[in-house]
Amino acid sequence: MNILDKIVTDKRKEVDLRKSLIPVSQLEKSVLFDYPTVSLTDKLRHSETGIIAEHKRRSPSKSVINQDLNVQDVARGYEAAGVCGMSVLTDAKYFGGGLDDLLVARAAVDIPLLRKEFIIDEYQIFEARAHGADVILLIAAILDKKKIKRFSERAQSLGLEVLLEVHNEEELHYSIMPSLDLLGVNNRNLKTFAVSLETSKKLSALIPDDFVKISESGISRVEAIQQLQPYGYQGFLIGETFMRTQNPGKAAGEFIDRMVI
Ligand SMILES: O=C(O)c1ccccc1NCC(=O)[C@H](O)[C@H](O)COP(=O)(O)O
Repeated sequence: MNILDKIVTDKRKEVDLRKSLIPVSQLEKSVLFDYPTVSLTDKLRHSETGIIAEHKRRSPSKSVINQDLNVQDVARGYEAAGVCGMSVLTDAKYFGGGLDDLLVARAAVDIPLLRKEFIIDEYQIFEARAHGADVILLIAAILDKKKIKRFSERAQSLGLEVLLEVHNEEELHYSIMPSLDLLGVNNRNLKTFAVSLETSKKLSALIPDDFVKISESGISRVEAIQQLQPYGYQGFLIGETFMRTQNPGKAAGEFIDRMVI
C-alpha cells in the first residue's frame, strides 16, 4: 500500500466517525457557514508574487517540521507578509493538523484560506465551509471523474472555490471540468516523495488558460518561481520552506521581498 492508499483508508474511518458525531444539519448552523468567502483566484490573478503559504506541522515525507508554533501567529505573520492565501492542513494523523487550526486561522486573518485535506466525501466540504475555509482541495489521484464533478459542484454551491490537484497527464485529462477554479500541479510524487519542478513545467501546456495555475511543493528558492512563471504559473504553494523557521511569517516576507526586487 502506498502512502495515499494508507491516508485514504484511514480517512474513510475518520470521516465515518465524524459524520456519526456531527450531522451536516449541525454544520449548516455554524456561524461561519453563511459568511462571505474571499476569492483566492482573484487574489492570484492580481498579484505579482502569488505566494500561498502553508501551515504544516509534519508530513509523511519529512516527519516533524515544526510543532512549536501557534497557528494564530503563523496566520497573522503570513498575512502581514503579503501572501495571497494560506493553506491549512487539517489532517491529524499524517500532518498533525486539525479543523481547529482552520477556525483559529479564520478568526485571525482575512486572506483566503484553503482547507488542505484528503477529501473523499461531500461531508468534508460542509466541514470546510463551517470552519471558515474559502477554498477546498480535490486530489485527482484519489477521486474519479464523477466524484470530482459532484464534489466541485457542491463546493461551488456553498460559495467555496475549488483547487484541483494533479500529478500527471492522465489525471489532467479526466479531471478538467468547468466546476473547477484553480488547477494545481503537485511537484511531489505522492507515491515516492520525489520532488521535481519538471512536473509543473511538463503539464503547464495541457492546462487551459481559463484556469489559474498553481505549482505546489518543493519550492525553496525564488529562482524556482522565476523558472515557473514563464510556464504560466500564477500561484506557488510553499509549506516546509517557511514552516522550518521559527517565524514563518518573517520567512515568507523575506521571500516575497526577494521576489519583487
Ligand atoms: O508533504 C508530504 O510529505 C505529502 C505526502 C503525502 C501527501 C501529501 C503531502 N503533502 C501535501 C502537500 O501538497 C504539501 O504540503 C504542499 O504542496 C507544500 O509542500 P512543501 O512546500 O514541499 O512543504
